Amino acid sequence: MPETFTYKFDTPVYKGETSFSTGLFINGQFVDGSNKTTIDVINPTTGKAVTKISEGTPADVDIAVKAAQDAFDTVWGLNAPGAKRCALLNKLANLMEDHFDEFAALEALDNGKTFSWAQKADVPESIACIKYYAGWADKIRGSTIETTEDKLVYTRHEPIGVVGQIIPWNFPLMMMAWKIGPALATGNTIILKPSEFTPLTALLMAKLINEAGFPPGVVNIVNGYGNTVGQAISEHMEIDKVAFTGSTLVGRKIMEAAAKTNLKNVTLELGGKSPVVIFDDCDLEQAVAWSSHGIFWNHGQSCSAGSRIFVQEGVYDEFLKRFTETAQSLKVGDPFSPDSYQGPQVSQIQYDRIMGYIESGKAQGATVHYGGHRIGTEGYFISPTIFTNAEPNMKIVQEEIFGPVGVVVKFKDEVDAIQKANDTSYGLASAVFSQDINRALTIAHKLQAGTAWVNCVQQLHPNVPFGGYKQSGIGRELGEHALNNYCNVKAVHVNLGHRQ
Ligand SMILES: NC(=O)C1=CN([C@@H]2O[C@H](COP(=O)(O)OP(=O)(O)OC[C@H]3O[C@@H](n4cnc5c(N)ncnc54)[C@H](O)[C@@H]3O)[C@@H](O)[C@H]2O)C=CC1
Ligand code: BAL
Repeated sequence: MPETFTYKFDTPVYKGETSFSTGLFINGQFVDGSNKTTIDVINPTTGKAVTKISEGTPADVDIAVKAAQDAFDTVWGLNAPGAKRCALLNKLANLMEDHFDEFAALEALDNGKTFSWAQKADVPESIACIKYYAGWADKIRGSTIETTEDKLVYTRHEPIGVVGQIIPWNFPLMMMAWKIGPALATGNTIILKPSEFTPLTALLMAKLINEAGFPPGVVNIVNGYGNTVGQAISEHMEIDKVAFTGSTLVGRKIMEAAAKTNLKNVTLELGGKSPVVIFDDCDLEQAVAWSSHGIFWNHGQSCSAGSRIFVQEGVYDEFLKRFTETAQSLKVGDPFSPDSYQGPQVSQIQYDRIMGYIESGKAQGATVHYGGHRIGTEGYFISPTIFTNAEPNMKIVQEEIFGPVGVVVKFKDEVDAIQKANDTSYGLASAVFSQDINRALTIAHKLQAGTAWVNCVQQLHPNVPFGGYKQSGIGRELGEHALNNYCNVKAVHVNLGHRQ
């Protein structure tokens, strides 16, 4: 039997208790992994383990797929009317609301993000996402298509079946909501693998999924590592679709695994190196505030972080001065402290990776204008960091750092700005700051990215599609678009009298 994780939070911002099983969640039951091994869950604030979770294996993926297929064939899929799927999703959202602060506290403990930002963003946006897709569950529809008078043709949007979902550690609850919301609304059953670094909120969700009354097998959660459980999902012959959020490197592996096995449908939400373009005619105070949020929010661990900041010559010096002052003012510390803006990076691996990028920037000749160092002696804290004097071919300009590290670069005019901003293999998000709406929209349209923010950064909404151009991904999450990721479209031709 897997252990129960019980934890008392006694912090300045939250006092309360949480309790849930640390097992795999298969067919509505919490179970040990087939090898009976476990994975330590590390608190990034201290670097110490807070609990262990059961480790899944490819054999456990097989068991979960069987449960998901049985549920799809009997109680879910075409057997569960939209109104039922809607009611269950709404029930789940209500239960999430009942556990609102507990979710925020778990994210802070497990990921290191601040409790206050988890309260402001992760938890409410996850609940909003589940509610949004609850609203779609009874509105999935095809259309009739005009052909000839002796034929009736219509389409049906049918669930794909058993879908695999592999999620990362930067927004553990939110990425789960983005994945399960549209998949359940359209009637699919799920095998979800949380990140091995941040499994706790997914396990609390499992408990609530049972409480909400979802039939066993509709949602299955197999904890584990990427190269075992993640790979088994990508290669599985009975999984017809896989949705992934994470690195471009792993995105490629998943596509390759799908191509080599059953050609499963693949959607990918991958990395980014998003440009923020600031013109002389911007509202400078706002441009500074948003740019700071764009790169330093969530400790820079966001695929849409505005990590390349291009500033026009006339305002460059003043922008850099104010941007640096803002970075200096950000309190880095305990995620449960009421005034912390930034907590630790998620893991030792991420800490080392980010510090490696900072060293490479220095070695390649860029200037650390601010920060660039560790904070404290325990946990994985890194100072907000600003690089200047960076050249386009440097690693810190080209590669996703996924940490609180921004590069500020000067540009001359619109042509120069667009050339520099689009000089990347990524294309997830972008932003432009100008008080001239014609200029702002012209630039927004020329930026090669799935999202263009005008006079803001890092805005996400469940109703609005999100996804990448170029090597930032395939497909769109959120909004009505995400429903298409989880439906097969069937065309039905009905003969009304046409004779051979
Ligand atoms: N787009 C995004 O939101 C994210 C991007 N990243 C990027 O990836 C970099 C590395 O972070 P990682 O944690 O190593 O990301 P990752 O891409 O390795 O991990 C994301 C998920 O994929 C799983 N995974 C790993 N290898 C797999 C495989 N062979 N087959 C199937 N699933 C697999 C992991 O277990 C995790 O659940 C970050 O520095 C950042 O640049 C990381 C997390 C989220
Ligand atoms: N990957 C989802 C949103 C973000 O990282 O910005």
